[in-house]
Amino acid sequence: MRASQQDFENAVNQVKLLKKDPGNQVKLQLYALYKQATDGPCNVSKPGVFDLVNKAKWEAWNALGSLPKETARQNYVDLVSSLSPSSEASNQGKSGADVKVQESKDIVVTSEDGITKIMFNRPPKKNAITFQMYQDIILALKNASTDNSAITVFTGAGDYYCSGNDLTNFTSASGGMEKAAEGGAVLLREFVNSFIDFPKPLVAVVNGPAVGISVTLLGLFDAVYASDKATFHTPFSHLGQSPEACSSYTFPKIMGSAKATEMLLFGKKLTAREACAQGLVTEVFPDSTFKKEIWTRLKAYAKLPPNSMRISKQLIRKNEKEKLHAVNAEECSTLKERWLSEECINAIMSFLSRKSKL
Ligand SMILES: CCCCCC/C=C/C(=O)SCCNC(=O)CCNC(=O)[C@H](O)C(C)(C)COP(=O)(O)OP(=O)(O)OC[C@H]1O[C@@H](n2cnc3c(N)ncnc32)[C@H](O)[C@@H]1OP(=O)(O)O
Repeated sequence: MRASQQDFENAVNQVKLLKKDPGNQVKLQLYALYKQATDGPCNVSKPGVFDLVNKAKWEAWNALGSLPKETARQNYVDLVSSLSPSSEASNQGKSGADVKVQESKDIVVTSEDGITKIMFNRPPKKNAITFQMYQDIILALKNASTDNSAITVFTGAGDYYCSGNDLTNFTSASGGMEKAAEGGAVLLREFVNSFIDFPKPLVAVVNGPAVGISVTLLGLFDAVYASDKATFHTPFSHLGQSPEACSSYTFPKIMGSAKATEMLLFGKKLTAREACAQGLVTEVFPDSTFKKEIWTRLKAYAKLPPNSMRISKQLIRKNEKEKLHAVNAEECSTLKERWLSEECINAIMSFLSRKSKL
């Protein structure tokens, strides 16, 4: 049932009665959802770099993009209800109950046992990523980088991990393909940057098939665990596109250029075991025990000293950062051109008219 205006007003009052400070990230999220629910999308100018508090508030609000007012109202009510004393008590009573910290329409973020979980949650569309979901993930990573969790995990709801970029992103955007390609390239660059710069251990729990950008991003993760039902597919040439998420650099480094070519140019789909043999996947588990085994293991990892893990990650990654940012910038400007090419437009139209599937 959708939250009514009265539910929303009750939630606004409930926030004032909270006994425990929910922390800055949650307060920012509450602010952003409140503004979106009452004023709609952010259209005020961005505060200056030195106005730190207002800049953070503006960024949280702006990250909600065109989220409808009703959805923002619902998310606000849900967030407040997850913070209220009664739900605090019930969460503490139930071992393993996730505490919801951000819920956008198709991305669910929960935090429990030292783990922040970011879940693609659009099973009817195989978790294809919309423009709004890119923005929600940027915000979720920003929040997760400073929350009190030790590690951050991505996974998918339903049978797919993720079917990659939503192929209607460009065709349904208002203002035409050119404007959408321009905006898409800016958004993609910021999205990938938030993975490159993420300071804590980043883990993928790949529960099923992964396609496109959900595969290429894995080169920026610190560990990738897969069910034996997962597959890894990057059909960029079939789509008239080119690689993104720094995979033109990370994949040859991880698996050698010959194997990277098979994936990124020829669109060879790998099984989980093949991806593990190529070094893209850390470990493969039988699907029947996958979830149980992996969450037990991750909960144990999340108890390790968080600062030590962060510092070790920084040592491993810091020499590559500048290079990765440069690769990301180049891939995005190449893709912007590709999206306007006849090859790409034909491939997308062909998928949408049901003439082709991967
Ligand atoms: C800021 C922009 C950044 C862009 C970055 C660049 C990123 C590039 C990529 O990610 S390229 C990869 C793009 N993905 C695809 O090409 C996958 C397309 N989908 C498929 O080929 C198939 O749907 C499938 C193999 C994933 C699953 O097949 P099947 O099991 O037979 O299911 P359906 O095809 O019936 O799918 C169910 C439902 O989901 C819709 N859907 C699936 N994937 C996408 C998608 N990527 N975009 C949009 N919609 C998708 C599909 O249309 C069906 O919808 P319907 O039930 O018909 O309404």
